[in-house]
Amino acid sequence: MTNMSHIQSAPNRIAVHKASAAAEPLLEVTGLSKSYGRKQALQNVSFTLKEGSSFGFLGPNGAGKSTTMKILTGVVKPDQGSVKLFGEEIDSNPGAASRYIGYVPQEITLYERLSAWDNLEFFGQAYGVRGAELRKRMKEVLEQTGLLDRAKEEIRTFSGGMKRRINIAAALLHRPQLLIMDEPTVGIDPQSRNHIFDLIRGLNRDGVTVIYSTHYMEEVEALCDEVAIMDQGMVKAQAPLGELLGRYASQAIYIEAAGMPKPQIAPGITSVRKEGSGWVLETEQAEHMIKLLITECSKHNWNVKKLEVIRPSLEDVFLTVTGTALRD
Ligand SMILES: Nc1ncnc2c1ncn2[C@@H]1O[C@H](COP(=O)(O)OP(=O)(O)OP(=O)(O)O)[C@@H](O)[C@H]1O
Repeated sequence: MTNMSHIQSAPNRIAVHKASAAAEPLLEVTGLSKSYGRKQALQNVSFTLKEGSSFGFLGPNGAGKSTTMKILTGVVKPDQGSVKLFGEEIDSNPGAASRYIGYVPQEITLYERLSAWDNLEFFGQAYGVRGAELRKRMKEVLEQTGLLDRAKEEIRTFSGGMKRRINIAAALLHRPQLLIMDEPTVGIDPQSRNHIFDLIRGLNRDGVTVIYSTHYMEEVEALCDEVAIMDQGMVKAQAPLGELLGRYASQAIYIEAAGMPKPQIAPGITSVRKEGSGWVLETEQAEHMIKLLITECSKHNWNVKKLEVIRPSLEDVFLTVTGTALRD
């Protein structure tokens, strides 16, 4: 029954020792490999997740993000490797982790002919939330997702974005400490996207750790403090966002000036390339270079039309780390 995948996805409970949380990473993933027939979806995937972080899993379609998320939530078994939650192997205790993990799969898993309220009641009970606590949580998650006023309406009358928000609400009923979301904004309206972003930021502020899988770089830049870059079944890099930008992408200056010839590579400039009617100069000393360029332009009477600093972006990081642009 496909609608059950929320529940099937979450491993059963294990005794997770919260006391060890300070010493252990929340999640430690080591050497995951997975093949579907001859297709190797994952090759030796490893990463760690700190409690309280907002972790972006960035990669193109087919990179292996969903397979990784499904392994973390117990839907798919890896061929090799381990997943530890607070230092404890999830696999060794098949009861586990559902208390800690909320999973929002890529596919919408709701009953179309039931109301939002009835869907939430169903999923809440399946997660073991009951009675007055369940009713309280249903109201809270409907408020959090901005859909309290639509609670009694059937899901089939909802837009794709609203369905997605109810899907997220269902994964929150049991107050998970780790929320895993697999491409939650694909194909939805901007209003729902904003609701989802606000929700994630709010949850994160309240201490919920979030894993957010996406192929949209701007979403990772807007939401995440830690990033894993995934391509062709491998994690190519993992670091805090600022560190990745500093390590794999350099600052640059764009200059467009009438009469200006190609700038020479000089100390402080690592590369020069043509872009449109101007030049892009990669440099670690943007301020200093801007002053030099202004002096040179005024000395030679090159009329400056545009001069700006280009911030390093995840796009540059992705290109450096994988050798390809992030394609849709
Ligand atoms: N059940 C399956 N059977 C066969 N191949 C699969 C299966 N699930 C995934 N794959 C393949 O494994 C690779 C990784 O897929 P996965 O869904 O994990 O990637 P993804 O990064 O989540 O991409 P997408 O956003 O398209 O889901 C792809 O080549 C995909 O076609």
